[in-house]
Amino acid sequence: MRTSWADAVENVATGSFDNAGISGGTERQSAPTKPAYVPPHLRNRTPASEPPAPSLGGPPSGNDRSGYGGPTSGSRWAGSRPDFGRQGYGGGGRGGGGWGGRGGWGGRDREVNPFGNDDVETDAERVFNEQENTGINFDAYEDIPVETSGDNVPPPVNTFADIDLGDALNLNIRRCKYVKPTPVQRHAIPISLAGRDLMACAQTGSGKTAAFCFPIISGIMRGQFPQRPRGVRTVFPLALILSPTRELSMQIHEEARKFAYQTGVKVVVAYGGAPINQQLRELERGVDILVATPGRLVDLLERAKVSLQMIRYLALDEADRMLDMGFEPQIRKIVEQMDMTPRGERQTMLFSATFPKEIQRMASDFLSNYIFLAVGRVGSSTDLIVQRVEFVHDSDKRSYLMDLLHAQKANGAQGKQSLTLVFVETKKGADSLEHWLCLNGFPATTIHGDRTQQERELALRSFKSGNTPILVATDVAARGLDIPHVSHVINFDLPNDIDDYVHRIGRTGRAGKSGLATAFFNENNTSMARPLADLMKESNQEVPDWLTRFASRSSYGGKSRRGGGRFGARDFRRDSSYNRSGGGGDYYGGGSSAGYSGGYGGGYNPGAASAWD
Ligand SMILES: Nc1ncnc2c1ncn2[C@@H]1O[C@H](COP(=O)(O)OP(=O)(O)OP(=O)(O)O)[C@@H](O)[C@H]1O
Repeated sequence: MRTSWADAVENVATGSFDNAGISGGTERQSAPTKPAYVPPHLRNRTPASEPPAPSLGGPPSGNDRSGYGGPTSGSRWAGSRPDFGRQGYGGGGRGGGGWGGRGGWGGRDREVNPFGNDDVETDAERVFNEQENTGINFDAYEDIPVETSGDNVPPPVNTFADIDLGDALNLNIRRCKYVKPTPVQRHAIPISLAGRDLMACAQTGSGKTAAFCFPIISGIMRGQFPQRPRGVRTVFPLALILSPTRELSMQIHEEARKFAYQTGVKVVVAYGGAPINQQLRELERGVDILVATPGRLVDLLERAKVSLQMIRYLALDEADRMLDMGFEPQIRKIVEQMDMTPRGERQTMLFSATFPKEIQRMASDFLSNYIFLAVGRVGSSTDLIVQRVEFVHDSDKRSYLMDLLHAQKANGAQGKQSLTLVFVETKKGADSLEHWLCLNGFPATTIHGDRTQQERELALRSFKSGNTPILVATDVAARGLDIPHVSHVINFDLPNDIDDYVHRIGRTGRAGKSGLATAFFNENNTSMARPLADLMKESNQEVPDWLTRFASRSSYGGKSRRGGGRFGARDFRRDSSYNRSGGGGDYYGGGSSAGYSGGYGGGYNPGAASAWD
């Protein structure tokens, strides 16, 4: 049986903890003493050689992006500080020099502690100690198949201590209680730190956010960037992270702020539906990493409020969604038609749990000599999610749902610790089901594209807090959202695309927790029968006989975007058609997936040492 990386997290409770991740190296060091401010010209030296220096408490420079700790002269742009383009982050930087006497956040703006704890150092120590006692056992993840292709693939690491991310970032990793990197992090972080472009595919809930955030933050912390233009009301971020929904952008921003806390790297978010002026004010205070939805970013670019000419890192989360029909024109505009640093000069990282081949092909336009990484089969779901399919006619769906909810209630699976996410096809359907649930004594709320942003955020908060433990949603909530305690995902209406199903059910069974996914299937979903049965089989789920019969009758694919090949399971550059058509100019033919048996459903060959690790 294939094992998901998340399987072993279950073993937290068992105490079978391998503390290799925190033994030795930077992760084992004693609690940090408060470091002194590190002047930029000394930032590339080892911490031990860094002398203390006076704090940068100077007044804001007074220019349009002032306030982030310019030198005491008052002008952030004066002098030849190599990182001066970082819009005023005087302090921080590498080597843990993040919080001692920093001018930047200590001036007009104070960096809010995203961990919600004032006594952060004490807290960090406590967290670190807690981890030593209750750490996560990742050993059972070791047999998850990993495919990499591309030339000169940097080897994976086993612990965070194996990678030199910098003390300040390492401290935040411990604050986040991450003891050991997940498989996608083990592989993706060294690839990105080596400066390589990356197309990475890993299961939902497997830690992709950190996999792209850590190298970006670390790179900015220690990078030497040219001075950013001054005296204009345009901001010049160094990194751009794009995601398809507002809520996901907000979530990535929250995560990235935690990772970047006291590193001197400033993260700002911009998304639609919220007042643009507030976002502009935030941007003008300085930005290193901009997290954005495409629509709002295009708006900011057209108003010349943001320039992409200094971008060194570009990350597309849910990259396949970003490049499908809905978003592709906007993404092309942002990446190819504005002033974005060209590929090859920036580092581009694409992440998703699903990557249909035609999307991979399109994505390769944005990448240069990239490495393809697949942790688990592309588009697969984690084994931790128990998947059930019920045959339910449309007219019976509500009573079936009621049965499920009553059964849950009877089992005590309700409230804050046990949230239920119900996916429906239409916005109207969402409103009507929510109303009906409330009438029937099940507190519910809804999130979909017809609600105002305020209503959407309120709904999400109310769901997360358990005030309304049922959330009825359209696909706007299908991707990326990391909501603790979602124990049941119900596909009241199945999507038309198996990839959407994978993302929807992936809202449960995250980071080692188990989850349940129930789908209502009927004749209207015939095109989904085969991909669904295949996916379930692959994740070691019981496939009902009636679904197998539907599957054998239906032609493969339906509206699936997998391009006919079963689960588009690998780097599209390995396709003979790609090589024949001469489209492989960007592919250097290397690779470590020699175990590929080729052909339809060509599979993992765990026995081939060169293929998987
Ligand atoms: N090394 C780690 N140790 C423990 N927990 C981790 C680690 N890395 C990430 N996590 C946690 O795992 C959860 C899932 O991570 P994340 O949201 O990045 O998943 P994802 O792969 O992006 O999922 P999706 O495909 O649904 O977007 C988060 O709560 C995150 O804090």
